[in-house]
Amino acid sequence: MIRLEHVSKRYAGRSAVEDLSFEVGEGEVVGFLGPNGAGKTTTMRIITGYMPPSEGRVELAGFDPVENPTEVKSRIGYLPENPPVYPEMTVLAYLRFVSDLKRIPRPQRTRQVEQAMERTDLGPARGRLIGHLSRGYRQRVGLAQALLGEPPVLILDEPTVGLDPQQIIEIRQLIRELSGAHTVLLSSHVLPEVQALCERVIIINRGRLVAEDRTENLGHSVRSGGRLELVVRAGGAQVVQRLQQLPEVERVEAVGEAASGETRLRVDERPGSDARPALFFALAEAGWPILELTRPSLSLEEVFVHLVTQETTPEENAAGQEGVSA
Ligand SMILES: Nc1ncnc2c1ncn2[C@@H]1O[C@H](COP(=O)(O)OP(=O)(O)OP(=O)(O)O)[C@@H](O)[C@H]1O
Repeated sequence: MIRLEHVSKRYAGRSAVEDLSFEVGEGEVVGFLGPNGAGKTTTMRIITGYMPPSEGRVELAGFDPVENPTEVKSRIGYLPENPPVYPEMTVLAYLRFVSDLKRIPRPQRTRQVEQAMERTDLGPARGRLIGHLSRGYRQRVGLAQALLGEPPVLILDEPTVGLDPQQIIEIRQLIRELSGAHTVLLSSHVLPEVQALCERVIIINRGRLVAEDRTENLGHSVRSGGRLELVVRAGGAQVVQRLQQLPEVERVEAVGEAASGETRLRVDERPGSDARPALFFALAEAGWPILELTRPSLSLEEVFVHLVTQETTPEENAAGQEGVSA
């Protein structure tokens, strides 16, 4: 549904997006993640046809936003980071105004405006001035205008930024409800939001793609040497000493007592090796049964920090991390 091929964007010679390629399939809900200034808004503006790329090609439902802006705009509902507000307009007047801009035929206009208000729970606020609405309600208005024209694709730029916790829950619920019928690309630097809403995640940093995977797989894919957690029926000191001698093992740490006489261990493997067979044989030989053996995956937040810190200098990194919220 959305395809980017080697897209780059430069502002006055400075690169904001660099050789970015990815695809979003029909019906997918994809999180677009990156620290502040990574290039998320720029990429979304290029996809929606609000600005052309400096290089590369975008396709949306088979149309190029530069060559066929009208075809593309009619298929996209865009919630910009700062939706334009018309404080002096009522909700209803504003949505009618947007329907005109989107050239929705008159006979469908009333139905579509009513439906957009219903889906975003704006009915009771229809006659209120936008300037008098809370930020959460204004965000609903932004979503409602994105839904007008019944576009198959929704591009949502930081949809919950600046909202209070209750409003965040409501907007997320709304996005969840909308996601069934739409292809959604949602940018965020709020990791739990992406985890809660998106089946796949694309992570960019400094305008470049740094990771792309199903949300639940990202934790497995980034660690070079793996980590294992074990519970062994043995005393901590002896077992640590024995396992530390294995060539596949980089580091062993006793992290607690699971029960009396049982030790919980964290084992870091040497990069590129799988220490599980060696652990099994060494512990069996010593007569220490393994009661549990797991390979915990990293949280999305750990993955994000790992990827972003790998790519940036310490000073840039300190600045970039301000954008990460748990
Ligand atoms: N109109 C512009 N003119 C010049 N530079 C710009 C312009 N818009 C964005 N940039 C720069 O391009 C880079 C990417 O910005 P962009 O807004 O796309 O990032 P972002 O990931 O959306 O960040 P944020 O989460 O802070 O919105 C940044 O370095 C930014 O300063």
